[in-house]
Amino acid sequence: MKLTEVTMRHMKMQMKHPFTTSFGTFQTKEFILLEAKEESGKVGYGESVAFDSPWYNEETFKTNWHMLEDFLIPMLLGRELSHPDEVSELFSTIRKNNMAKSTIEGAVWDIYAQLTNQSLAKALGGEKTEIDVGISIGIQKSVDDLIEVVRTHVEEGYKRIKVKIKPGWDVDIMRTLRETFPDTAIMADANSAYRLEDTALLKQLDAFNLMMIEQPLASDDIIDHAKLQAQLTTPICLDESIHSLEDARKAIELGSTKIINIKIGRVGGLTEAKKIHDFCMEKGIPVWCGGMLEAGIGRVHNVALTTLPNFILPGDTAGSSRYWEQDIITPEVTVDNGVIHVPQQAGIGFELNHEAVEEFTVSKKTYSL
Ligand SMILES: O=C(O)CCC(=O)c1ccccc1C(=O)O
Ligand SMILES: [Mg+2]
Repeated sequence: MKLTEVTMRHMKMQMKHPFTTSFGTFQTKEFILLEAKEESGKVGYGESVAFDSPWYNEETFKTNWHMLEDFLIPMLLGRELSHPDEVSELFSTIRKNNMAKSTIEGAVWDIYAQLTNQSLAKALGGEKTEIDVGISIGIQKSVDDLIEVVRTHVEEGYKRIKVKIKPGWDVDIMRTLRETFPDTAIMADANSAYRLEDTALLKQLDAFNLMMIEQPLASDDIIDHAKLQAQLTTPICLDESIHSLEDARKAIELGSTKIINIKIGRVGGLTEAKKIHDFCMEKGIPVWCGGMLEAGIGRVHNVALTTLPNFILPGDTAGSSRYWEQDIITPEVTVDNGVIHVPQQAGIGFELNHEAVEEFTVSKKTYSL
């Protein structure tokens, strides 16, 4: 396998509804869509999940563009690869910038699946043919709005409802949700909005039988999370704090997390995501696939990864229409009563919608040998 040409597109898409977290609101999604050509003529795609502002982590689509253009694409163009696992090994000489690395690594996995004539899910070792899906709901203007949005998605069949919390939008709304939806699987995601001093407040959430609380404390912490977990009955799930298998090992060893949210971009690609999955399975730690408000390519990579056996809990892999009027793939990803049926064709099993891609392209650049 040898890449001969790579094209990066700066994409810009409007979300159907604004999405608000404890750190800010998303309305427009700017990202990189990467197309890699292999010497046989096969084409693979990757999507950068970095946002336009460094709120979730330090990367942005522009830092990703720089890393890809000046370092990562030159490292891969013309280089003979026998397996996609070699990509992360090559990139290990470059620190962090995981979302940039993951963008092109995903395209190499796509090409590898096509060349070996198997679905991306199969190539990763996944066997599920359908996956359970949850949905992540942003902070709303009022409690009534929140209840209506949650009701709509419960009725659509989503298998678990995650709601964003922040100081002032936490214990009361979770209590109301639990009272209104007594039998629904509910969890909260704080995106690092609290500190250890908030333990007494966070302990109040134990009364609501939540599946888990995601990333309550600092994005770079695993020590205080262990102290907090020792005082909570609700399991903590780490998101922002986990960038690698090593991070996962340390957090599990310390007792900082009982569940892990795996995001392909945050951990530097599918190879590392799979390693974390395998390690967690060995340790009896369930995982689920997080989301970054992806367009179609990122979304179908998430779906493929979720077919691995230890993705026991429903992920944030809602259908295309939850985010976009028009996605960039065809068919779009659809959720059928809380389930996505995983395509079995070679590669990602979806085509790019070239018309939509052109419509949302701000600029593009091609790099060749
Ligand atoms: O629906 C999705 O793609 C996941 C939405 C979500 O929760 C999220 C969205 C943007 C940034 C961070 C997060 C998160 O999981 O913390
Ligand atoms: Mg999260």
